[in-house]
Amino acid sequence: MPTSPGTDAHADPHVAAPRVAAGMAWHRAHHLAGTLPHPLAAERVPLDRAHGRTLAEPATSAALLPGTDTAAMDGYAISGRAPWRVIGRILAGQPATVTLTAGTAVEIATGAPVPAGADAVIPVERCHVDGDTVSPSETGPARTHIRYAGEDLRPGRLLAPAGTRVTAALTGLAAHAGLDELVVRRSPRVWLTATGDEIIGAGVPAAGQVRDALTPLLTALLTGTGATPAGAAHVPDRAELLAAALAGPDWDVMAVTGSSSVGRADHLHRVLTRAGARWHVDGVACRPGHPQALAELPGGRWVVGLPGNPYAALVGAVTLLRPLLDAVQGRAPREPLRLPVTGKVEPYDDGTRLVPVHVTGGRATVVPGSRPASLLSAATADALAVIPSGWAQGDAAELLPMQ
Ligand SMILES: Nc1nc2c(c(=O)[nH]1)N[C@H]1C(S)=C(S)[C@@H](COP(=O)(O)OP(=O)(O)OC[C@H]3O[C@@H](n4cnc5c(N)ncnc54)[C@H](O)[C@@H]3O)O[C@H]1N2
Ligand code: MOO
Repeated sequence: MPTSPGTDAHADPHVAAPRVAAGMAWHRAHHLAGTLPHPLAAERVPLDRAHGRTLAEPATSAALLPGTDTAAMDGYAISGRAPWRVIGRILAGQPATVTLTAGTAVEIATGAPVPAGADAVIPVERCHVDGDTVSPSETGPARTHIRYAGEDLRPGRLLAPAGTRVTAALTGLAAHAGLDELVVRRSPRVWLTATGDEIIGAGVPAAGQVRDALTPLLTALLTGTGATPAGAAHVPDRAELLAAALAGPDWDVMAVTGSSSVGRADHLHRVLTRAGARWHVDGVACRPGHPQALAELPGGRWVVGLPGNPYAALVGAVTLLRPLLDAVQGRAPREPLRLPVTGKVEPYDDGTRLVPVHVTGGRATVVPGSRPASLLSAATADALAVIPSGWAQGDAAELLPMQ
């Protein structure tokens, strides 16, 4: 539950310390972000724009597949007992105009329609051909090598249920099944606001400057969920500038970095509270990434507050932002992978620690040296392991994949 919803606790940031000391249990915060938001509206899009989006309605086949009995091998469609007299040839795309009677065959290509009267297709490498007569050169398994009409799909057959992310394979299947469009959730437009007087957007920072690591990190992470970057801004540490950014149009979700703690320059809480935000998460009992927040503005827009320390921000992004973006796209929370974890970890007695891990051979190994302000260890990690307070060496832990 919110710990500081619109109270005076944020009037002076330096009296807000209790919020920082406690914090919601990591699993609860993660669960809320993935289940509270309503999905965005549905829209019908052409197949070439559907990849990565999420089905708002079940996708069902429009086609019978195959549309007719079809040869599964290059060879001869035969009728009755051998030998067979070859009376024609059918290639893919041509109609099967002949009817086979016992003792006859047609040369046939994979994908061509099998003529009426055919019992089987014999692969060419199992045939002996002598002039216009064909006979089996060897006995193979008793298979007809015919794909029967409708054996793959029939009109109305479910291809994938609502809530499915459209993969490359589903895009291909939808096309194969005769669909030109899919009904998907609108892609959330995500605005990124990086706060901090010290932040610069390009080049090598001078003394006192810090290169913005988080706008590129979050852009990559959000596009990976199917969300759309709506824009990004560097906002100096002034409450009115942050308020103006929040008032901007054309976004569904905003991630604000570097304004989440209790310093004099950390304005996010006061600005959001003044804007009438409802706090769902306000501090999470995890290390790093404790000062993260999830708030809902009137009208249903969502704001995720992330710490400025880059690894802590990554932790917050996979804890709150990624599940939120899944949820607004109508996807159920991801099923966590659990694997045994080994390596140097100092469990956090009062909550959860998140550590970068490499995953190989069914085990996760801690990437050493992770620190809240550095992405160096996380950069090559496959996942973040969610380490509970009572964790012991080799215990299984949930893994949050980096992809
Ligand atoms: N008195 C307390 N101070 C702090 C606490 C606390 O509980 N009590 N928590 C600490 C923790 S934990 C974190 S994390 C940080 C979070 O602070 P903010 O989210 O307000 O972020 P800043 O103070 O602005 O910046 C922290 C750090 O990160 C650098 N930064 C900021 N933005 C970026 C960016 N886009 N790319 C790269 N680096 C960035 C910034 O320069 C600072 O070095 O608060 C602690 N303090
Ligand atoms: O979120 Mo902070 O130190 O835990 O980086």
